[in-house]
Amino acid sequence: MKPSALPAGEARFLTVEGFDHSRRAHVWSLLLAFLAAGPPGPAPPLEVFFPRDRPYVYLHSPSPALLKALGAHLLSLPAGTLLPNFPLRVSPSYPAAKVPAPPLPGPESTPEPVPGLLLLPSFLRPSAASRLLTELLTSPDWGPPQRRKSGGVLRRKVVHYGYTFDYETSDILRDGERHPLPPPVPAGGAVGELFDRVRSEDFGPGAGVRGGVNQVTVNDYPPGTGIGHHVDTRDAFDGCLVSVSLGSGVVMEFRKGEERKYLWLPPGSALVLTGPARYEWSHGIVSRKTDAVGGSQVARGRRLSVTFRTVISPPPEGRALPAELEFVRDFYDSVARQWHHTRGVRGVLWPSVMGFLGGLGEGSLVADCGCGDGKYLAAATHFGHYVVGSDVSMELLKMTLTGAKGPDPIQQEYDKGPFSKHPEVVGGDCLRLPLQTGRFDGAVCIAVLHHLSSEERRIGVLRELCRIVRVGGLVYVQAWALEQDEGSKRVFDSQDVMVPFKVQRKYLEGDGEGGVVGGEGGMEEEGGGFRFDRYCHVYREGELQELCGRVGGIEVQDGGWEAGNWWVRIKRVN
Ligand SMILES: O=C(O)CCC(=O)C(=O)O
Ligand SMILES: [Fe+2]
Repeated sequence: MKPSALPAGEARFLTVEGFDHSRRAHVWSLLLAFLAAGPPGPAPPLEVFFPRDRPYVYLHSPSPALLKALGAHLLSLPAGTLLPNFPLRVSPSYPAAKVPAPPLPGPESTPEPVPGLLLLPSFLRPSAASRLLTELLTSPDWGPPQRRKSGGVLRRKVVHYGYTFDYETSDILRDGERHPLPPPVPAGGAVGELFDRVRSEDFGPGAGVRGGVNQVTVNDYPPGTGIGHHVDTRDAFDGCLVSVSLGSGVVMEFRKGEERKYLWLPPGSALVLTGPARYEWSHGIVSRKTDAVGGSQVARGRRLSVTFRTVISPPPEGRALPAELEFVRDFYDSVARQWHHTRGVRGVLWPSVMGFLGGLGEGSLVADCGCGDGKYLAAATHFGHYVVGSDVSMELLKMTLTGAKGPDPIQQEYDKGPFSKHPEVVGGDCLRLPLQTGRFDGAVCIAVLHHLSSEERRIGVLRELCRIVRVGGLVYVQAWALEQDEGSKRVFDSQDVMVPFKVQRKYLEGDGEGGVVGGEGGMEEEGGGFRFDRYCHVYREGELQELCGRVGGIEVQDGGWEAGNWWVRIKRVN
């Protein structure tokens, strides 16, 4: 993952990662030593900017030569120069390149079309297109300008029907109580007729009949404006998008890695994106005054597009069942302090988890979903990874901030460093992880899946874990086994069980900081302390593999039994 050399080009900024903010002084001394070793005479200016509490630094200089030499020098330093096991990573930022004029496309499609893209050039007759355009331009539904994620407002105007798409969060607003519902998709009129037609038209293999379409977005682009490159939000919309062009035509650009394709969308055309064109290629419209079409430059006029999409309904299992709320969430919130004392502080790390983490390439981005008190955060950083923990119990997450102070040498090393004071942790439910799709190299989910109270929810968690890793990324899942060995203090006589946990009074009341936190789910006073019950579904042999078989797009690579738990290693294959 670590580049051995900077890519060619004149960088304006370098971002350097691979240390933590307690080592700023060391970073300064590295930079000063580098400047002192340079040629005699005044060195070109170098600006150094440490964002607050972040483990990276931005370096800026008007001299590209200085940045290039500095970048090469930093890259040549051995791993561990600033932080044990950590290589320094250097990423250059280049000045925005001038947008090259797109090659002249044919009017209908590129010579090598994007797979999964279908263009129907004369989807609407000119008379139908102009009736639709007039209806939209005079519609009372245009709302105020939309705010975008990066700040500011969109230059194009937008109307949504059916569901509102929120450009700040790149998601659909589903909650009619907090957000005013958008107008329903019009029945009748030119928009309604088009909606009915899109819902009944067969768009061919991969797209089929779009009967489930339930959301319409109308974009009004002033001449010369475009839309930034994007893939329509995967978690909000299904696998087929249909966009009808009105008014002016435009060249749309498609990108996949370094590849570029350009497509002229004539007025009255319908563009259908499925499969790779929908998911693997991004699409966008460059802001420019003219487009190259059929050998000449055509001035861009005002263009409207009407996009039809299907909002994926939130999974029915998205809401926690009462048993899980009381006997899992409240349980962990209530017992967090003693849990930490008997788990994180003891610092017992399972060999199969360590094997998984050690097998990921150094510098991997790893998610620990259901990280609890953060027992494995130290292990992940020990292997040179970047790790983000998430858990539904905020009380357990708070324990990650106190440091585990366990006897495990890896944990102790970690506790000395400032990462333990600033772990990257986030509150979140493992059925809707607040983590980006396809972003992680690996994910672990340890002792979580046995707390989900229905098969749909268990499969939902597996899907979420596979969603956040990239194609080729690996997921490790471990959960309690029905089959316990002879010496185990647990004997399960059924798969759905309540497992008691004893909490001493001092952890609940003790020093004034304690107190019962969160709920008091399932608490009973017992023998000078309290007994809390937690709900568990313990897995029989092969059950994890069966659930994985229903996820799709993944491959179970390995699995086994370890100390009363079943585990599987999964690879995301598409
Ligand atoms: O204007 C278009 O044809 C495409 C609009 C689009 O990509 C979108 O709204 O996601
Ligand atoms: Fe789009």
